Amino acid sequence: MARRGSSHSKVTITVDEYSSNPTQAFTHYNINQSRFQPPHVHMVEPIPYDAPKPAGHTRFVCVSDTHSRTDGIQMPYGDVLLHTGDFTELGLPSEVKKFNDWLGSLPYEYKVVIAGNHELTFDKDFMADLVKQDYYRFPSVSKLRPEDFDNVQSLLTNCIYLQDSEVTIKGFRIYGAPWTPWFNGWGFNLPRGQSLLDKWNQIPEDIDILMTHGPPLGFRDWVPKELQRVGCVELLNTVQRRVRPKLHVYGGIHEGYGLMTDGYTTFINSSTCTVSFQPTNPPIVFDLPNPGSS
Ligand SMILES: Nc1nc2c(ncn2[C@@H]2O[C@H](COP(=O)(O)O)[C@@H](O)[C@H]2O)c(=O)[nH]1
Ligand SMILES: [Mn+2]
Ligand SMILES: [Mn+2]
Repeated sequence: MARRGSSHSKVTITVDEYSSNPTQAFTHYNINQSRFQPPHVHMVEPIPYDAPKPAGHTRFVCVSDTHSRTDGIQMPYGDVLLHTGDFTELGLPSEVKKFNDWLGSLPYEYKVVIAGNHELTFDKDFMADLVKQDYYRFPSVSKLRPEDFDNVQSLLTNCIYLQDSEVTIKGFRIYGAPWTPWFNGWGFNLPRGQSLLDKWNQIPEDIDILMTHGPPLGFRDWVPKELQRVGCVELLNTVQRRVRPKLHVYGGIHEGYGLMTDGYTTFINSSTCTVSFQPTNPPIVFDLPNPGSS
């Protein structure tokens, strides 16, 4: 699961023996390692919007899974907006333009965005396969000409778009990745295990804020209608044993909206839409001390 190399202290994550069954993984690690138990692991109350920002801090505003339903979302004060994917329903260029216009109307100094499984046109491999496979599944996407979506990322002029890449903002190293465990064959879906681990292995150490579309195992990843945990086991091991960011932000599982901590990393599932795709979960704000300030 995690090995420390001999010459340097770099930790290597390997595929977990419970990788393919996150519900079983959760039960096993909870019983045998108390891995998801208090006092370290617990829920966190969100900061009220009117709480003053402490001196020497940056305020992050987290949203996710807005699914082209941004009208009416009340956006709080903050410095940096983080959107962790599913900003559209299908990744149609018209939806991306509308989302970009919304971003342009917001006052934050920086806006950082990743894609989710609904941003089909952002996933080049998915689009290449679409014509060969299930033409009628996404008719409006299949109708697009390559020139309509080849540069779809360039429509996001009002934010920094991350895809297996990082940016440093106000001294914070922020890394973003769109991948989620395979579920119904959407964009950026990969099998659990080595395929996803290969993506997580691209995340550098010393990242302060990790943005993914989906949750890690055990932290706001419960799907009540199926009585299942669906978070990625390799993502959890990568976050807790190798990267150790101060903040891990995601969405993906709309029912998991809320905050938790493991005593070191704060985990925020900021899904704006509920499971019935109503955009009623408020944006979550989080303050972090600026790097280098004491
Ligand atoms: N059992 C699983 N359910 C999942 C998974 N990923 C998503 N979901 C469910 O769908 C909704 C909406 O997700 P979206 O990507 O279509 O916006 C989510 O809230 C879950 O209820 C999964 O991997 N396994
Ligand atoms: Mn979603
Ligand atoms: Mn999603």
